[in-house]
Amino acid sequence: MADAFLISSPVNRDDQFSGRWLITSATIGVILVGIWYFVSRMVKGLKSRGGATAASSLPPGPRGLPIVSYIPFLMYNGKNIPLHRKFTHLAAQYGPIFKIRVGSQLHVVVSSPALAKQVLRDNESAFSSRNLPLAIRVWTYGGLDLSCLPMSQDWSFMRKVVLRDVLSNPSLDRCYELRRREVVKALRELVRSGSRKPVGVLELANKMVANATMAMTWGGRDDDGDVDNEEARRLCEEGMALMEKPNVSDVFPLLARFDLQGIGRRAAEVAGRFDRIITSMIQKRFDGKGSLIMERKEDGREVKDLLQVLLENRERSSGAGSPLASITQFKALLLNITPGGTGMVATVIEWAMTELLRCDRAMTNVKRELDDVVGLENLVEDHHLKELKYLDAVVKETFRLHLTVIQREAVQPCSIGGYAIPKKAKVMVNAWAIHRDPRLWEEPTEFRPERFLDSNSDFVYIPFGSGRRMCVGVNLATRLLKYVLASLLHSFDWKLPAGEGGSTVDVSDEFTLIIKKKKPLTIVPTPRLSCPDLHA
Ligand code: HEM
Repeated sequence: MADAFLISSPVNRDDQFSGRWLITSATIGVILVGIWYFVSRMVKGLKSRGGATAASSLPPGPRGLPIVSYIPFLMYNGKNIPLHRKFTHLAAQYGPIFKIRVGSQLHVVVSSPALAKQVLRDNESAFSSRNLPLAIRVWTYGGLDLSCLPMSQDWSFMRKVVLRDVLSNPSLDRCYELRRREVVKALRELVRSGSRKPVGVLELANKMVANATMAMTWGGRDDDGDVDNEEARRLCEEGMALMEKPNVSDVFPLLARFDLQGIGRRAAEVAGRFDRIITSMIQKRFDGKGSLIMERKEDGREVKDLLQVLLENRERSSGAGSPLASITQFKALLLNITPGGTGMVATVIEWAMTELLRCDRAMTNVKRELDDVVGLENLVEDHHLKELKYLDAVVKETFRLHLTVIQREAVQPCSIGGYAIPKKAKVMVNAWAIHRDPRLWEEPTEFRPERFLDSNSDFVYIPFGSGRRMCVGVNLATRLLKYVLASLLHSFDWKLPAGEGGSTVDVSDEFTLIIKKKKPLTIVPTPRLSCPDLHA
């Protein structure tokens, strides 16, 4: 009865309708909230696992200003903090993956081994390109060298030629005599210039490494005196300085055609002069002038420079559609060897000397090892390097502390750490931060070569990058670096100028293309070998 009454009453019918409506809405609401909760949990789970989903949100990051984006905060950040340190501070705030806008470009910075692996290895095809400064592209005939070319058949062919033939261990053995001559010549000049005079370590190392590299590259002919190596070295240094300069054209590509700072024009001038040097050298080889020094006088071992190796390879493969058939492409590849890593190797030598001067224990250990393995009556030779385990650890520890930010560009959209990385984004792996992360390294800011005597750390340690675009110069760089550093440490005792103590050595740094010492290291050498005539 009561029910019939309720049904027949219009007022009660409305009440009943609104009651049902409420129940239905509440049910739909609960279902929607449930779906939202389920989906958000799922996305969160995938993000935390770093799953490669089709993520839709960009990484977090600081906001910039209209048009000028984040540039003012990077350039004028109050304390003039260099870029690699600024990135490390931002990672502490936003996490191991964050984004910033620099001009019209999106930059994504990653600072953990897991994310570095996702960029450099797991998704290496997506991050296979580099967006390098305009001055580098000008210097490399419009981006024809190995570091600029996108991953392609030509790139893969040339990389194989370099790794298998040109910079392989047997090839570096064959040009040892050429680099040795330059290193011994520099040591001799230093002995003759008299001790107790302060020497700029970077300048000295640059000269030794550049002369040794040029000798290895094209010094294997008896008419190599025709080539003005001093001019070639100066041009490489000028070229490097232009590549390191911040350029508006790089951050606002639309303005590139105006070349507002004139960097492109100056790079073209310097590259043009350097091109004339290498063209004339290659021409001489084609003309067959001068004879190749094919034997070491002392033991009859074969000597062959890298240009010769490259030319022989070109001749062998020219019928097979080799990209090296193009003389411009050939010269671009030659550039990878010549100025390629010279500056980088010299910079690491300066950092190693700096750290050794600040750490008596490491300096004593490295000298003791040199005395045991090489002896005071001998000069360091290439064959000693394998036995110099502590020196090897010193070099590795220097790489750990003072390198580097690895740059790649996304050639297709991808997801990293659960975030969307759009095509054309510039992705930077802050290896400097990974190499100093207290969760990965004990006493991370301490110079302790001993940590490398018995350890092997995969993505925790990446001074030469990783994957198919990893540095092709690893062999040459490490052999030359150890040879020059060991020779300097073995032939001389190095002291700070009067009044300066080890703990006062300045270690402030700056970010250019590489991480450099802000204040050059100047120290005083004293010859220490029992017979200084060894350098004669
Ligand atoms: C201390 C010395 C050096 C260091 C620390 C160093 C480091 C690096 C790094 C981090 C990369 C990027 C790798 C990546 O993207 O995963 C690279 C690429 C490269 N390096 Fe080095 N490098 C050094 C010396 C050299 C030398 C001496 C040469 C030449 C003989 C050289 C030639 C190259 C080339 C051609 C590439 C580009 C490879 C490609 O994209 O396929 N490097 N290097």
